[in-house]
Amino acid sequence: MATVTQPLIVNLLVDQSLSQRTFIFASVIASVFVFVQALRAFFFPRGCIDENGNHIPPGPVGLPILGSFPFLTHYPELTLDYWAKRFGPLYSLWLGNQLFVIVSDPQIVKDLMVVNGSIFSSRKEMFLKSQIIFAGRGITATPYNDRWRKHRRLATASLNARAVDDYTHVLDYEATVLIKDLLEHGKNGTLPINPQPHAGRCSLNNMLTVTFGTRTDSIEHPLVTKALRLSREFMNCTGPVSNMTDFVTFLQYMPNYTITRGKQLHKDLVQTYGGMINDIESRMKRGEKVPECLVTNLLNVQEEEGLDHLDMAILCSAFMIGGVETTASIMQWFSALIPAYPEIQKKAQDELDRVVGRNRLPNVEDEKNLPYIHAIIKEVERCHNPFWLGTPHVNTQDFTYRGQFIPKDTVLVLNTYTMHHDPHRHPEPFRFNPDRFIDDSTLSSESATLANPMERDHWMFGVGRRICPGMWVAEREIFLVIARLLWAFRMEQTPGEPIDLKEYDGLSGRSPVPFRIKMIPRDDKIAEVLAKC
Ligand code: HEM
Repeated sequence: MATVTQPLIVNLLVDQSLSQRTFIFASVIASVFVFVQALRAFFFPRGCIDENGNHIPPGPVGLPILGSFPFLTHYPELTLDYWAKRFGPLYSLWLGNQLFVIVSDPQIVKDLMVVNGSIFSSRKEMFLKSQIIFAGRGITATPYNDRWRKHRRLATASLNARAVDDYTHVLDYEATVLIKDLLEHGKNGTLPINPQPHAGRCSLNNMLTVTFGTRTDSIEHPLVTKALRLSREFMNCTGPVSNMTDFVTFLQYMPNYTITRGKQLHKDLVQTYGGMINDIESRMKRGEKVPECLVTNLLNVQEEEGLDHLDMAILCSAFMIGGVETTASIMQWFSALIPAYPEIQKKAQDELDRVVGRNRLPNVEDEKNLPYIHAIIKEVERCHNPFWLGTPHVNTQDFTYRGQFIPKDTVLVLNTYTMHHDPHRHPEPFRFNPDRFIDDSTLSSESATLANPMERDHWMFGVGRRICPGMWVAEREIFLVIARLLWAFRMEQTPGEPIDLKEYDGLSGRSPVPFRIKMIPRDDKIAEVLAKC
């Protein structure tokens, strides 16, 4: 029993169980923190001068403690776009105690993230994404250090242009399987169909083959549901501005649902993908022949590279997360958009019939001769980037750019929404118009290296030293699927079911809300050609 001389807090702590005591203690600390922050915000409102008197880029003032967080919870890209118009192409905002700089102009992006790539290529070790879910491993969330360099080198070995050439037959096969699936599930065009899960399985199978040398044989395979659920959960937990726990330190010490979800996701990823690694390792030890894949490569160099099991499980998870929802999302956006544009379909199909004919499926060698298909893909990617805010970079040194001070450890967001809708670069930016890319024969991976950043097609794959290493496989996969969909089907809206082009309000990855379309085989040749594949 506590004595009357003890302060109230001690009385409370003595009478409670350990977890209650932890909670009360955390609440008291939190209240003190909130009070101090409120005082600080009152006396030193956040503006365009930091606490040391440096001129940081201008931006919204935000609320005490939370900063601009309450304005960024739904479709944050729209708010960031609105502020870009108000504060200019380089502006700042605060989320909790973290300074963000939002970059919305291609030249500034190049000056900072490419020319000064040695400074602007790190990542913030976000509490939820980096520390809880990825446990400080992997490639996506790792700061710019030797661990990242090693993981990037290992990932690139499976994803660079030459590696992709070696497994293009896999991408080709999965694109054909997708067409067959859609034909079968849509009962030869007589039933409306939602192509989204089929596109999801196609992307999943590609990444399963690249990573684990395996695939699923139907949409009902349990791994399809599981893997797609894990990627979706990751997207929902980890958008760049999506959860306050990352930026308000005291929340990290309080029991909350976000942390529970993050821990569960970490466990699920390690169980699922770590379990698949164990399985491959056992098979290799038994002397079984295992198809060459990321995991066999990692196991072969495990000792020499000093990789532990968690390193490998998280690197594989990064492949399964980064490489599935993303490419699937572009295929899904294409399928949601195209039924509304019969004239674009017709023009694309005329091009395909002229270049490929009706006796075979289009393949990767045809791409250079199909400028209109190429332009459609770029335009889908411009209009519906799955990651409007990309994965933010962090600078490892103080930097002054055009008189604006960007302190070390600032989080830099590539504002692709504003850049993709810049009317000077893309006139009538809200119109779906593939013709705007008709003279652009570059692959997006090539366009990313153009000297003039104003000429870059789009910013979907990010920029600089952290640019997406999966862009070669992604581009090839997307081309094969979209070219074949156009070659095989006339895609129409289902009568009475208008397609809602609203983006799914995921916190990070964006895909269309569910829809159904009719995928009508263009002629009898399709079944004949598919039967031979
Ligand atoms: C349409 C498809 C894809 C899109 C839109 C996309 C987008 C992105 C973006 C925006 C980044 C951050 C770049 C930056 O920091 O500037 C990124 C990084 C990454 N992507 Fe992709 N990606 C796609 C496909 C893939 C595929 C197929 C893989 C295959 C494994 C992949 C693996 C990765 C990895 C490992 C990183 C982290 C790179 C690093 O931090 O060094 N992505 N991706």
